[in-house]
Amino acid sequence: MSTYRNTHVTPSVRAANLLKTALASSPESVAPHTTAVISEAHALIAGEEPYLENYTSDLLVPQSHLDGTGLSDAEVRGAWTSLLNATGDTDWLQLHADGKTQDRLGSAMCSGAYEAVVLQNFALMAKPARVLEIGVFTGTATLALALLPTVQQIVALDVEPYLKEFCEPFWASAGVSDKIDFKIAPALETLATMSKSGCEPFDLVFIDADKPSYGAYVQALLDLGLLSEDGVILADNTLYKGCWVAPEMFESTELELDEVERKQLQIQKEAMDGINEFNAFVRNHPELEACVLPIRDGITIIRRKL
Ligand SMILES: C[S@@+](CC[C@H](N)C(=O)[O-])C[C@H]1O[C@@H](n2cnc3c(N)ncnc32)[C@H](O)[C@@H]1O
Repeated sequence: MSTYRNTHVTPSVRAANLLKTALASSPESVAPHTTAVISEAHALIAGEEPYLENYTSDLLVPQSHLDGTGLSDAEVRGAWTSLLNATGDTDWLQLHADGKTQDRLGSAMCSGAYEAVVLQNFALMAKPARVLEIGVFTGTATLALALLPTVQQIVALDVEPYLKEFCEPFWASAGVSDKIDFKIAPALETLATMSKSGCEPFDLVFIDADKPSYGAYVQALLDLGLLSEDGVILADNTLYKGCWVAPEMFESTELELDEVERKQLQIQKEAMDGINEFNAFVRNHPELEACVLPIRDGITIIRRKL
């Protein structure tokens, strides 16, 4: 049983929080009908993600993986649950304070159990042999994709050296280490290095790193010949917290924020702007087709024009 709880903010989580605030603060003078309407809207929006999660299967653990590794289904699921729990239980702020991570990471960065199954289903349709993940964090998506029978290799890119130490024991317990090549450096540098060394192109790419660089990642994949002819790119967080409606706090100069909070808000604002720019970039790209899906914080499927 996983104790991990997703703490991410998606457009629907943000909307649910706003409606909750409206309910809590609605004065006596508001007509009961209006309160009932807000209450129903809140129940709809707040209940959607739990409903989706309830009726989506658990992690897909193919029999072929068990046969190939000699592990039992319970052992693989045990490794998966331990990874999710460790992601949620780790004191990421303390690790940053201790100098173990360069940036402030947090469990909300994890794409989580539901999205892992979504990604597995996309991959079962695309049948990729070579997968690239840009932005790994605790490697849950990496593990989920590595379990699939067509996947021969996942090249996983992140900037944080500590994450290698964190992820690898869980990948080993799940029997997927042999398929994963974890490279630590800024992703654009690694892409250039891989291209120079004659790296084979990838069939499936999952982009989930720093949001302002998404466009540069897609263009680099095309320019460096790292996307196979029928390759599919999945870009995560393309509805970033409802990026089409900037919260007022991002604009306000009156909030009393300490330096760290101010920096975090600035990062979020840059991410929102970056995602808005990225969505326009892909939609207007002469070589690409895009399909934005409202899954969790948004996933865009990108492929070459037919
Ligand atoms: C949202 S998390 C990735 C989540 C992960 N894909 C998952 O499915 O749970 C973003 C990650 O991108 C990494 N990152 C940020 N900037 C990067 C860069 N320039 N190059 C490579 N990784 C980067 C961060 O260290 C962080 O681990």
